[in-house]
Amino acid sequence: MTALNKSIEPGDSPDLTEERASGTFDTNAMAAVIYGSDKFAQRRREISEAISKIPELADSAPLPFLDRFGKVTEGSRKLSVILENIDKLIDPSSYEEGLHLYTEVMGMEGHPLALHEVMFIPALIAQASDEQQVKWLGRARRREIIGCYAQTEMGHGSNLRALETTATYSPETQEFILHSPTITSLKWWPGALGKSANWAVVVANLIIRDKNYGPHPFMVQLRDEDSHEPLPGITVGDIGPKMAFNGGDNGFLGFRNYRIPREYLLNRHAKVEADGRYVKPPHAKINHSAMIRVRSHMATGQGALLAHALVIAVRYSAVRRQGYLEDKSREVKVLDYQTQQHRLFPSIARAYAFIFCGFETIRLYDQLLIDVQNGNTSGMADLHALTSGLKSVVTYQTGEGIEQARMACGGHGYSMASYISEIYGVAIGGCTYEGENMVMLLQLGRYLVKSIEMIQNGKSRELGPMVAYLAENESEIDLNLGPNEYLKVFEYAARNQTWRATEKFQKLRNSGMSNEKAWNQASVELTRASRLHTRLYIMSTFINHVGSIVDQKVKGVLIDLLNVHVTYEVMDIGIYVQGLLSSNQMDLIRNQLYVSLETIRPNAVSLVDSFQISDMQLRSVLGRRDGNVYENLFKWAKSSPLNKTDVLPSVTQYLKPMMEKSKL
Ligand SMILES: CCCCCCCCCCCCCCCCCCC/C=C/C(=O)SCCNC(=O)CCNC(=O)[C@H](O)C(C)(C)COP(=O)(O)OP(=O)(O)OC[C@H]1O[C@@H](n2cnc3c(N)ncnc32)[C@H](O)[C@@H]1OP(=O)(O)O
Ligand SMILES: Cc1cc2nc3c(=O)[nH]c(=O)nc-3n(C[C@H](O)[C@H](O)[C@H](O)COP(=O)(O)OP(=O)(O)OC[C@H]3O[C@@H](n4cnc5c(N)ncnc54)[C@H](O)[C@@H]3O)c2cc1C
Repeated sequence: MTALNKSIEPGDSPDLTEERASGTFDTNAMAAVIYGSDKFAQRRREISEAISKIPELADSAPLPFLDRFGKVTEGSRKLSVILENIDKLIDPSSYEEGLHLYTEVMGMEGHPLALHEVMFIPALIAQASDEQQVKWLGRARRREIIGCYAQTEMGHGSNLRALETTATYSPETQEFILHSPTITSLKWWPGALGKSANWAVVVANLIIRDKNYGPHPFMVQLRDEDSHEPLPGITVGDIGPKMAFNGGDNGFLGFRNYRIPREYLLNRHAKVEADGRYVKPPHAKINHSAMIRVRSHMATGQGALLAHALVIAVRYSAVRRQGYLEDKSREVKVLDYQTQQHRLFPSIARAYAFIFCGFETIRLYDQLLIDVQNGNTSGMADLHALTSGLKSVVTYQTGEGIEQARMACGGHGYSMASYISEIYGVAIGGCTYEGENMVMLLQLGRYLVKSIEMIQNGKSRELGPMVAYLAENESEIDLNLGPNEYLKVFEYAARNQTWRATEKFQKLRNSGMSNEKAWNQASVELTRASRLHTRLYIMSTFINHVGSIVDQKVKGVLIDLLNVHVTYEVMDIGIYVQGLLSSNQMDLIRNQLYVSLETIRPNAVSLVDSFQISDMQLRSVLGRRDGNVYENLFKWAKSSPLNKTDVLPSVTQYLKPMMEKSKL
């Protein structure tokens, strides 16, 4: 059995051994559910095992002790070792295996190929014509070139229509002339742009004979492929340190009348003919597809980040002893406190829920990609609305959950030895990238308002399945509550809030206010509706997924976890269900939540073990699989560069003279 299994190994902390012994299910079977199949869960374990046999793949020092330069260099060093050994480690054609390899070895602090894999290649797949794919996709996949996705500008991110970078077509030379007219038009933020990428998918306004056709994607060479020097007409560099992702080189980019051939407009959907005639795409927003793809993957990605923090906090809470319950002869594991359980267990449920929900959105995206390639764009608006809400809710709740996990680790949670602050920094980046959360909630808000307008216009039958509940009416709930009754409570809350917000908007508009002003004045209420609608979707996919599980022991514990989820979520939205549930009913639900926390307690460590995140990947002293926290915390502190000498130069140079002077 591998070190990742539920198995108990000599030298493990007895506290964690006791926890693993109390688990009621096989963590390998649960991992198969989490990772979609037993085969892939097994492959992950094999890949981790193979990685552990190549010492050069290990971090050369704990990452928190490296400065920015050291982190960027370390990322490139490990990448070169990965690529030397790639055939021994993974099936290079498998995206999932690649993702696991990268996550384990490179960590989450960013590296030169992250955006190449996550956005550059997918943008080429979705937006380059067959001919263009022959030219560039193979080169990108073989990593002969490194790419990034350059859309955001210093002055413009959320509002794509205001981008300033232009790509003006010159029929005489059959070229596009890329230009950055102002400081605010500098591309700003793209990952890997600063120092690593030599090519980019650049989003710029297409101008033909003074007419602006809006943002379009262009394939642009930034650096010489031999010298890696920026090409003439290109200004490029790193934007400096960030809250996290400091192993990555997010960059800036400016163009001075930089020419590219006409064939470099990514033209699977929109084209410019030699004489300057514009051929429209089948859907106005088809150029947004790279963003939709990342948003579709964010629920699983964020679920995984939340899982990292919970593995650390739950394992640590099982070895950390502080204070007493009934037995005064030995301090109690902090995991036995109800407050600790209330802080952590609902987040475990959310991590599982996000991962399961993510499976569904990835499936919907993959289907949409096929449909669009076949000329059917009818599903785009639905998926745009769904993923806009989902990325916003999961990133926010993941951030909340990770921060609670940090606090649950007390003082040691604040140390970088826990690694939780790094996970937090990475996760909350997601609240901003791929569309700032409020902006995206309002995108879903538009969709919900339109759905209500359809009901008002007698077109309820035309509503899609995800919004059909808006036309229903629920006024009573049976309090023999099972998950499906909780779903009805959530439907009530989302429906009520969506109607209220829409009616507020309509009332303001009907009072003579402009559409924009009325929208703005209703926008907080609209974002509330979007969140409730999205949380309803997450809950319903969680319930459906658990319903489909075959292994009865695994299913049993997931039903317990689902009970934590539904009771916690309903308590959390209490204010929206006051018209439906009496205070007695709310008390009943609250008590059910406390009971489900106790029910899940014996399985808490096994539930986080099931994520099968290796020690290498976790990079946390507090979250070690063996639970031997204290001796390793001391070792970690001793490895601090500050402890290389007993007397620091800063002491000799400044503090000693100060103390000497004070003695006189
Ligand atoms: C060996 C193998 C190895 C493989 C392994 C690989 C492993 C690699 C591992 C690495 C892991 C590391 C992970 C690192 C992750 C970090 C990634 C971060 C990357 C970040 C990238 C970015 O942030 S890119 C930039 C993103 N920017 C945005 O998101 C901008 C947000 N704004 C918008 O999207 C838009 O402006 C808008 C949606 C807010 C509005 O649209 P628009 O500007 O067009 O406005 P309009 O008013 O004109 O249109 C509104 C109208 O259009 C509808 N609409 C909008 N978008 C869509 C759409 N996509 N589909 C359908 N419809 C759309 C909208 O609803 C409106 O409709 P109405 O009918 O009018 O209501
Ligand atoms: C870690 C990270 C990685 C990134 N990677 C990339 C990348 O690879 N490529 C790339 O192109 N970009 C990238 N970005 C940029 C990112 O996509 C943008 O920062 C993001 O889209 C938000 O845009 P903004 O910065 O302009 O925020 P702003 O729009 O300026 O947001 C500021 C505030 O204004 C509010 N606001 C804005 N518009 C509205 C509105 N219409 N209604 C109500 N409120 C509004 C927002 O809610 C927010 O509170 C990255 C960003 C980060 C943090």
